Amino acid sequence: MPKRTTDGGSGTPKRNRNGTAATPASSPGSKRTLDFFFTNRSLNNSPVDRKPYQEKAENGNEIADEELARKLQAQFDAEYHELNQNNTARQLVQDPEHTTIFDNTGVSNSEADTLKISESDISVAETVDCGVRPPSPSKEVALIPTAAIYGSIATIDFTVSPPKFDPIEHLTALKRLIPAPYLLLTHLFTQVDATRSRIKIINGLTNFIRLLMLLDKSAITSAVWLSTNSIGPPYTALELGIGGSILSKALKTVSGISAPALKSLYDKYGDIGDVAFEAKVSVRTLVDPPRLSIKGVYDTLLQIAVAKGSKSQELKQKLVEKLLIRGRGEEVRYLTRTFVQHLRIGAVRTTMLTALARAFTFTEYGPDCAQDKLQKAEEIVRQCYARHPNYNDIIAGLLVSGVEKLAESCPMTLHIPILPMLGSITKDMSEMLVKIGNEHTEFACEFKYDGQRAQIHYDESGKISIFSRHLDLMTDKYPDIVDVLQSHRVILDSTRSFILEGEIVAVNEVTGALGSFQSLSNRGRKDVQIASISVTVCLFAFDLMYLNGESLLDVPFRTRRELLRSSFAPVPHKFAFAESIDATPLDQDAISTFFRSSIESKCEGIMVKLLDSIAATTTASTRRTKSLLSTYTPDLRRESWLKVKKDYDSAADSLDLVPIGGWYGNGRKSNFWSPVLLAVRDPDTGVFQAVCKCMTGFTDAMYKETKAKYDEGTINVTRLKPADFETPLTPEYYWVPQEVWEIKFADVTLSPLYPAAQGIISDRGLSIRFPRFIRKRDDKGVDEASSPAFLAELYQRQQSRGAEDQDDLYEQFY
Ligand SMILES: Nc1ncnc2c1ncn2[C@@H]1O[C@H](COP(=O)(O)OP(=O)(O)OP(=O)(O)O)[C@@H](O)[C@H]1O
Repeated sequence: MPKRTTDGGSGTPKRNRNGTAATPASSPGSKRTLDFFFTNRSLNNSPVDRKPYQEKAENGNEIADEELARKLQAQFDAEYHELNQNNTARQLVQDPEHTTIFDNTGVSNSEADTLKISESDISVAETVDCGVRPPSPSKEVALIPTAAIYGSIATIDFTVSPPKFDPIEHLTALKRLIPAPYLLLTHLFTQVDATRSRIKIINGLTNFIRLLMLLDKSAITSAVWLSTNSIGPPYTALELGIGGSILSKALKTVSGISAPALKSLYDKYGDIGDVAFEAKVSVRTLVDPPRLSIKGVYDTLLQIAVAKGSKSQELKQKLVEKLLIRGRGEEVRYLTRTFVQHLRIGAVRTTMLTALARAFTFTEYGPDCAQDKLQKAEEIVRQCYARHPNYNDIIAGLLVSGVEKLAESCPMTLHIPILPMLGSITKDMSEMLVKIGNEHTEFACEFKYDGQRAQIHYDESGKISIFSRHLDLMTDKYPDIVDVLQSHRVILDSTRSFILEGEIVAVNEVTGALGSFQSLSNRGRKDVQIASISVTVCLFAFDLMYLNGESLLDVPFRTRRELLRSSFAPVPHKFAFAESIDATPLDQDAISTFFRSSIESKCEGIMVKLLDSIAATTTASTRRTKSLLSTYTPDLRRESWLKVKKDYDSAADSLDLVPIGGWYGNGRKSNFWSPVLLAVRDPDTGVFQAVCKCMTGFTDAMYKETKAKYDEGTINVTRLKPADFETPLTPEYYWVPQEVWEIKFADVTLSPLYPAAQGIISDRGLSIRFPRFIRKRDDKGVDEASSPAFLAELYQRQQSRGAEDQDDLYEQFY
């Protein structure tokens, strides 16, 4: 690659009359480069002692400059490399975005000397192919990443098994690339994108993190957020808010493409990332813009997310343009998919947590470490996430203490929601009695309220945070709950801090009669003012996970409930403990009566909760031996929490499905989407598997809302099937997955057509008959949609119910 020089500020290559790069008669360049090298801010905190090098440099004369520079640099590099292998040095090498060091053979470059290099300077500098060592007789002593170093990224195979991946070897090739370049991450994305193998995806992420741990630890968190298609934990409510209009304007500006050409590219490719790639690929710039770094991209996304106010749309567009201008090739594709939050590279939460656990374990114990060590590490990291779902803190904890002490370095923390414990379904009362243990097992039956689950945090300063089941912060939605808690009528004096869980339910303020879920959903969502509240609510507390500085997660439910009852005082129609009775399987009459009273009170049924852990018990009917824990297990669906719903005796449970496509309706519905293609989501791969078409249960308002959201020409729809969709049917448009719908149905059937849960029950997939839309599940994200395994479980449960029940079912529906 030809060398280019710059005049130090303008970015214009300086050339002599022959058109070749100018070389000055004298050679102060190397000397200045050395001075610069040794006064570089990024070296100030270096663990490598610069003094000996500096002294030698100062003793050098003009003539020996170049050789001296080379020698010193080589020594310095060797020392740096050794340190880097020990994970200690990471700021020594120049940052191509801020502190690129280059010298232009004596051309005045005062900006460079003060480290304030303009973007245009860097652009030119980065295209200088001066290599790690400058070729003689040039005076350039450049510490610039070369094209060759960037080129070496393409040779890395991240998806090989960890013992076959040597991060040191790659580090050697990449040593000048700090901060870690975005190209490295997009190279990983292309590799994991190209496979459906979960093992390869995990290997890819694991090896990538291993490499970053040596190359640039500060980029790990950014890389993890970018890979998981998010920019922060759900409770921070950080959203990019890059709509179709911002994106298409930015693409037009950056690529010069016309609106019709953009549309025809979209029609051709169907994926906005592919469109952007194609639009940008032919763009040639006189001067290559500076390369993107992983952290730089993430930080810019944060700026986009926090942009507020009247000018925010313009600012967002500018920032999007900035990234797109600097992106090259595959970077543009993945940047754009990131803008629309549809990266779909299979780096789902469980995969990412596994990769983090493995990367840190391999780095500590070597890539051949024992399998049980890995499994234990995975368990620790998963548990940590369930108690503290924030990658920033988890990665900081891992870096500080390693995996084994992660629970201490990243503990459960007030005002950071824990993932909710989940209940297992039962088909009816008798199945519940079998599942819960033997005839002596004591359990609590509680009303299963039909409202919104809430996790409430309270600290010693009196601060209150209320989180939804989906971990969204919704304190603003319930100022009346905050008010009743802060009035000190509910929280007893001895209660200084807590995390409690309960269901917020609409109630009649005067009688206390429970209202429906529908009436609760009529409340405002944000910044609700107490004076304007028309739907009054009561909080029915049912669990306590933290009290006065102590976690209660490992405490049995009986004790947690005692502590709950002794730490708070009920206030009529505002704060109550969940209605409950204690029972054993011998109290069937009492349980049935309680169940009926729950239905009469407009509840969905009952929750049955084990009071004390059972070491190992043999259930009477199945003769199965099992142990059951009555501790609070975040994010786990355990049989110590059982749901018995009123519908179970008559019809199947509902599914939480993701709408992934739509066809144009007929007649009255011709302007709307009907039917809609629905899918379950595989939590291990992030793939959406089609399960049925649904055209029943929608209100006119819902038709309108759906049409507006998934309108043609928006980035929410695409003609081409996204890679993470499995569907044999081709809807008019595929929809970008972004919401969850609760769907009722008559029964689950084996399907020769649909791929959902294929391979779990048989080599055929499963579908549902007579699907009916019930409601949108705003409290669930797509990653909490029903899984293929859950669908298969429903099928099996239904099979065991017997054929005669099926006839009843159809009658109920028709
Ligand atoms: N007493 C109670 N104990 C626990 N949960 C309760 C109680 N009363 C109401 N609930 C609600 O019941 C929900 C669990 O049942 P359900 O299957 O209806 O909800 P889901 O959100 O679809 O399922 P899941 O939460 O299990 O994924 C809880 O998330 C909670 O909101």
